[in-house]
Amino acid sequence: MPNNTKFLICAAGIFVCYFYFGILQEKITRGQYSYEAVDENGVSTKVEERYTYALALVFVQCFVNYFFAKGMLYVWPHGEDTTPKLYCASSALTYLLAMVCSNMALQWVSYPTQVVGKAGKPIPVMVLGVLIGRKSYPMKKYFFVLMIVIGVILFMYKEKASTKQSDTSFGLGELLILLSLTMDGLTGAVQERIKAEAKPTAQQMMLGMNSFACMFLAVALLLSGELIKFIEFVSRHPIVVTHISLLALAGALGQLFIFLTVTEFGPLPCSVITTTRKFFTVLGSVMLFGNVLSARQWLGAVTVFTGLFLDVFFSKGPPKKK
Ligand SMILES: Nc1ncnc2c1ncn2[C@@H]1O[C@H](COP(=O)(O)OP(=O)(O)O)[C@@H](O)[C@H]1O
Repeated sequence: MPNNTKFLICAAGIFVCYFYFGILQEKITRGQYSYEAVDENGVSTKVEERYTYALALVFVQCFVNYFFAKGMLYVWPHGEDTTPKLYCASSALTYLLAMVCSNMALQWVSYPTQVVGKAGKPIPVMVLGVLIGRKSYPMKKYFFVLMIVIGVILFMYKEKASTKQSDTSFGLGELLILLSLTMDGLTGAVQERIKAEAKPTAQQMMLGMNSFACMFLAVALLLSGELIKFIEFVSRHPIVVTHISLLALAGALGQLFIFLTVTEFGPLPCSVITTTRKFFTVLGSVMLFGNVLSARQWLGAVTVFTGLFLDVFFSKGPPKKK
């Protein structure tokens, strides 16, 4: 299959799966769940609560991802995976910390704020890919990627109508987003090395990373006591099981496309796809609902398209001699 076709299929797969994934993620983590609590005197009161179990949510995702990859390798066996275990373990740790931090951030910041923050992902992936992942890029590539990121953020950033003190200050939520971005960068860097040194297939990389991630998370769930609280929450609100199962399924299929992109094209193109996906989702909804773009959003959209165009056509450096 030609490379361009492969790239477009991967991008389309990521777009579709994570579109659905995003809707469910917002529903689970930002929704209010209410139930009737009965005290010792038999008086019942309505209690509202939020879902706050980031470790458990990520564990379910990694668990389903693991079995998804395992199933595919069972049906279509691949050759031996020679990825050093240390690489698998370290990328699994940073990958799950990235997810846990960005899910935890949602307890303090709104979903759009988190999405805008995480739109910066290609930058740490690129910088740490060079510093740790032994990649190198022509100078103009940095510029094009920066253009895309700035454009996406310009486009999606929303000024608040009423700015409360807590909304403008830099708090725990923002810190968690920064931490998550750093972890994303480290994950990409280790994946660069894995790609260069062991060349596993997408399914093998998916299996390797998720198996370690499951082990780490199982320990964390038990030690933190979150497992019990999560089970109690789920028994109060069984609807969460449906949402989490659908989220995990959409995530697993989406992750297959992610790993196909990472193993075939690298973590940086992958993060550019996932970031522009967020932009296209918002652009799509603006067009669908006939909303008017502000001047800043126009500027953002033009910047994204220019950055993407330049990146696609001009970022190849001079061909490297082996
Ligand atoms: N390089 C990668 N390696 C493994 N999984 C990844 C990678 N990039 C993204 N993912 C998976 O795809 C999910 C969605 O990624 P993305 O769309 O960038 O959103 P987020 O802002 O939550 O990171 C992540 O939570 C992670 O599970």
